[in-house]
Amino acid sequence: MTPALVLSGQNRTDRLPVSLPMRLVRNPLGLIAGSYLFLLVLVAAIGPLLVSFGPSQADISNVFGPISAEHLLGGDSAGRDVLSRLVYATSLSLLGAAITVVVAIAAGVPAGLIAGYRGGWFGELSAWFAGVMLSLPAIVVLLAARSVIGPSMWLIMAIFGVLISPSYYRIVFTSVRGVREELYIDAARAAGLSDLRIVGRHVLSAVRAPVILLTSGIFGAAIAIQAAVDFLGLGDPELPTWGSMLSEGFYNISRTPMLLVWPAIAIALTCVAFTLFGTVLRDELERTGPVRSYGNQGWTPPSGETGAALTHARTDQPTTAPLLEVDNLAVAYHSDAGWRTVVHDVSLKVHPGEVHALIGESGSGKTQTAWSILGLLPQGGRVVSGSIRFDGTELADANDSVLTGFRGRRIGYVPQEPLSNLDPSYTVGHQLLEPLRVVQGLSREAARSRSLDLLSRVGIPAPRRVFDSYPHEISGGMAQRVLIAGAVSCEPDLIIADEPTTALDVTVQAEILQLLRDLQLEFGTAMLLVTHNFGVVADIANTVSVMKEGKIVETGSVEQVFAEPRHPYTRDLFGALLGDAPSRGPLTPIGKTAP
Ligand SMILES: Nc1ncnc2c1ncn2[C@@H]1O[C@H](COP(=O)(O)OP(=O)(O)OP(=O)(O)O)[C@@H](O)[C@H]1O
Repeated sequence: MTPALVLSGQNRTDRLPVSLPMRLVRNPLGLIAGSYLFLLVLVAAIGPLLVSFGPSQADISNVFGPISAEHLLGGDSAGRDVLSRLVYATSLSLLGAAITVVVAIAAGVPAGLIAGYRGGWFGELSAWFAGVMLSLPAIVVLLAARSVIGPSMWLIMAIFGVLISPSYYRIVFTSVRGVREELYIDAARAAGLSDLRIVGRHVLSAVRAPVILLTSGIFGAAIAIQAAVDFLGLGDPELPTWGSMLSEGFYNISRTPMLLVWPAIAIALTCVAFTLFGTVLRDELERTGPVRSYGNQGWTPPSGETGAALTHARTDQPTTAPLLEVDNLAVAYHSDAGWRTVVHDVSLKVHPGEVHALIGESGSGKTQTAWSILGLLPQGGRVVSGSIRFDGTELADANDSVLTGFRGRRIGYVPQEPLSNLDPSYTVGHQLLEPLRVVQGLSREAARSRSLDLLSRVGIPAPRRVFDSYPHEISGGMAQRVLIAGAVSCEPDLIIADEPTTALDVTVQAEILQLLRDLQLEFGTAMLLVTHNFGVVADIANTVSVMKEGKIVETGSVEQVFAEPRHPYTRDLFGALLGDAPSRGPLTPIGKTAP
């Protein structure tokens, strides 16, 4: 069988992840906006050294002077060179906007981090303060400040920074709140990392993107506010800024309209460039890359154990065509250190109505195999070789819209961690309704009644109460039943269940297995079941494939593999199960004698 991807992958234009500056340059908007801003900063930095006239150097013969070789943009009402003033104004306007941004970040970001991470009295006080600040009309406060402190552009811009800092506070607060409850933050705490380190390492990355986007908008807003203050004649008359040039142009619009055009173009282009660049930068920083990319440049099959899996000759071979057929699948992750292959040479078939179990120790590649079929490999993961055919359609090199046509429609998924797979912000009912309405196009009422039926079908005793509950109000076993209800809601042909009972206690495990078995029989659904538990395999599966270090080493019917395990690794796995040794008896309570 030709591995579809090895052939098609060579012709793909997908590239490996490249550095951030390169990604920005490759993005046309990033390139245009970035080049403009680079030029602007260059003009601001070295422009004043290059122009021939000072910003206030008046020449009576150049009053409203025309464009000439000496004065490339002509002269203004006082005979000053417009180009020179524009260049000096670029430095001052950018510096003024930078002051606003620095002050706003310095005040808003740390406050948002502390309030979001720690909460407590600081959180309440700062939230109140931010609310008050946001309710103040910035321009009115600036005008009042101007009358008290005088025409200092720097102070006005710093005050504007303070006024706008609650925007940073709010956005950082919300982002930090979002990650604060994540398990990896708890794990970092449990590992003894200091709060400062956790914030620096884990939390800052979550606030990076919104802060960048906001900064680009605030830079533009600061330039506009500064221009407005100067335009109203309230700025420092000594300093040439785009706003003061705009004001002068406006007063002389009938005489020399171009005096208005130059600063207006500079302000407009700069605001647009900052916003565009911020958006592109945010997108590139957050870009997870195509979830599923087919590029395999530089990947080579791993050396080491090769050869086909030990396959038991089946006497009960299904006669129907396989629903799912995976051939020579290889999955690898790319990082700066190169490729790391986590699944290789995996071939398996799942027939309609069959339960095929993938078993192996932790890290053997079971989940990666399952996620490849769903097209849900995490960032950096790629199907680098092989083919995945579902009911005749090749999924290995399918684009996301093809995969979306199968996921949640013909292929259901039951994940490992039930509670982490339900969105805490929505009720269980909402999360069940949404796919039924969007995927199956049911009306709200029909979807509601079907959801309640499903909840009852998966053994939830009070479906209405669970329907209206939030995930934190239900137990893990209940949440797993909800997810199973969601997976079967579209009556899929195949369910991929990734260790569906691992996170549950033993009694609930048995109930969930029974439920899966019943549903599988009722709907005739095929199932690819990922597990590391032979008890689960014996309980529910028809076929089992044993995985070791990313490869299937043995495959056959459950009866065959249990009766006659051939691969030493399979025998080791069986050997690791509890044997027939007598039980140790009850534990002795501390300080008491065992009965
Ligand atoms: N995002 C990732 N980046 C790099 N390597 C990864 C990533 N996710 C998983 N791996 C690697 O892929 C290998 C297979 O992982 P996989 O999750 O498939 O194991 P598993 O057999 O399902 O184990 P478990 O039972 O613990 O879930 C592991 O060695 C793991 O380190």
